[in-house]
Amino acid sequence: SSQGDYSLALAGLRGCVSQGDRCYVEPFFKDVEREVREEEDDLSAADSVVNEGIIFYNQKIQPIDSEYKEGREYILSEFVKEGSYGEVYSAQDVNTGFKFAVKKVSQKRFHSEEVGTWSALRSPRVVEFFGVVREGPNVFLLMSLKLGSLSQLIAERGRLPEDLSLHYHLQVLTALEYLAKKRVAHLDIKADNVLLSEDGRDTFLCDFGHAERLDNQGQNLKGSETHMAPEIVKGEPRGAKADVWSSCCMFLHMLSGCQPWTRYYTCRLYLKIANDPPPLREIPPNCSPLTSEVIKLGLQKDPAKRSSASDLKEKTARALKKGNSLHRSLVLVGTNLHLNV
Ligand SMILES: Oc1ccc(F)cc1Nc1nc(-c2ccncc2)cs1
Repeated sequence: SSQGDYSLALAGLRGCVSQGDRCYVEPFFKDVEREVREEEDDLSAADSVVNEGIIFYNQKIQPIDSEYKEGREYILSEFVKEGSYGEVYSAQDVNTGFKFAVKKVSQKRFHSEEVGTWSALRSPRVVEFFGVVREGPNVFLLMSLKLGSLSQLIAERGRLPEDLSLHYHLQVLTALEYLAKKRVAHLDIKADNVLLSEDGRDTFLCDFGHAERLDNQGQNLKGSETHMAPEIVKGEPRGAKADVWSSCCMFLHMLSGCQPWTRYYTCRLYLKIANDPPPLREIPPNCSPLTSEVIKLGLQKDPAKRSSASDLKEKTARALKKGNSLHRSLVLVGTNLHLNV
């Protein structure tokens, strides 16, 4: 393929990949999902291990003779963290030395939605998806490696300054605005899935393991309990507004250092989230009125009354501007952002 478009870099590819705007590669991954399940019974196939996939980023990630095998073309190194449905490692391409992140998903838990939704997204606020390779009973998802996550920063700092929290919340709302335009719901917005740039100024949404396309109103429960929106726990149709609720739960997590509900309840939270008023009592008292207003609008229990990502983004930007002390916090986070990955 010519320079700049996404070439089908591995043998046996059936995905549709187009230049420019990324099409969904759903058809290919639905097959993989089915085939992997079929292969599950016949493990004798394991010795002639199937190796196929789609690599979007083949300047730095280079299959050799149309194969890209773990332990041969690329090496997994230290374990980074538990992602949704699989472990995340840092990895290096043997040929080019390029470092990236890999999530290894077992055959039982591969969700083609993670690739089908993510491969169609391209935004500075969404971590770049490099490709996916199936190797026998496992599927490996490749993405750009980031130093650390927002959850690590909150754990290290206890809580974040209000203006830095507003800055990160604004960036996540920008990502959600883009996802809503692409008709994708992430459904697991939380600090674990928001990665940071080296200087701590930029955030990147990752882990689309729970993501869904918005045109099909899936009913199965997804995402992390503390950040689940009322319509999700009640199994009602949900859309982009569920991500807005979760982003405000994450905003509370940044401001107070604790995930919402966890200081008041140790039991399963589904019923509390469905029946209790929104956790507005967890807004720190020293927050500015504009910041409190953003959280109140994002934690409306009725999704129809809840602000959209776009509306909430405008209000968040105003709250940030009014505070006008962001530069100090960014210098602070930049200098001592020594997250251990
Ligand atoms: O869904 C995925 C598909 C492919 C990946 F390589 C990773 C993930 N999921 C996550 N990755 C991280 C992470 C990555 C890199 N550095 C710190 C954290 C946190 S959740």
